[in-house]
Amino acid sequence: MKIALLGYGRMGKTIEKIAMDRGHEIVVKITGDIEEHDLSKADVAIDFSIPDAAFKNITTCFKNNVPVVSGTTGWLDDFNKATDICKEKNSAFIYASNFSLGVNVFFELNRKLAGMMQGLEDYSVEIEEIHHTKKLDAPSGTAITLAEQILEDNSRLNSWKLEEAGENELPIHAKRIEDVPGTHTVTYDSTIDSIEIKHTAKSREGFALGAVVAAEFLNGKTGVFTMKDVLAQLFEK
Ligand SMILES: NC(=O)C1=CN([C@@H]2O[C@H](COP(=O)(O)OP(=O)(O)OC[C@H]3O[C@@H](n4cnc5c(N)ncnc54)[C@H](O)[C@@H]3O)[C@@H](O)[C@H]2O)C=CC1
Ligand SMILES: O=C(O)C1=N[C@H](C(=O)O)C[C@H](O)C1
Repeated sequence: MKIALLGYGRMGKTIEKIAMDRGHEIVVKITGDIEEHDLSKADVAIDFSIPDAAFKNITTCFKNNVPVVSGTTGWLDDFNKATDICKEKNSAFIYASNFSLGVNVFFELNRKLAGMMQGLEDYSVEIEEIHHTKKLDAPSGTAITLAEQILEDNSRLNSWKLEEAGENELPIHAKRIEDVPGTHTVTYDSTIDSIEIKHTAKSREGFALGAVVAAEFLNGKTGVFTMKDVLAQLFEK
């Protein structure tokens, strides 16, 4: 496939390497205004840019008939507007707060655990995320997804509000340490014991591989998809 990279920083460069290893070609690299670039040669765009640019980057691609894989975090207030434009233009889109296949297994574990903890009133739950000091957004997109899953699946917590102080909060602790690629921990704690699930990324390669696999999945499709759709197709094989 011919790929446009929207953002050519830590992730863009890692994606370039993995995409080329899998036989793809990078035809455009964008680090500024997307309107100054010719997207006509691209079969798909992979967006790992910055929160302020993501919506314009993604929707410009849809308007140019280029499907988009987006991993940029911190822009989701405009997510529904983006999916509306995708549908209107008959294009294809997949967004994930985390493209790592391991994290997507971790998401399933988190859902399952949240369901099992339902009704166990003695436990409080909290999330910790640790990332490198260059990260622009906090809490991480992955931590927000984990919290949303817990709130969705656990009626005891349904009245709890994300990031809101008070007795019923679901705290997300965001830590920034040197070069950490991304570590997420969900902890349920009581006076008797604690239960913890944790995912530790050892590099950015897992995120990049998942994004390239998602781009391969989008080829020839129209519609709005998630990593669940990608994994379902992978496991079918
Ligand atoms: N969903 C996932 O699996 C993952 C998501 N991320 C997210 O990806 C994003 C990028 O992360 P990094 O590569 O670490 O950041 P980075 O800061 O290394 O790279 C961002 C790039 O965007 C470029 N940029 C600035 N303005 C732009 C514009 N208007 N259009 C296109 N590009 C522009 C910058 O020049 C830079 O090359 C962040 O939002 C991060 O949270 C990061 C890792 C995994
Ligand atoms: O900015 C990063 O680096 C990462 N961002 C994503 C997030 O916000 O969850 C995913 C990953 O943890 C790395």
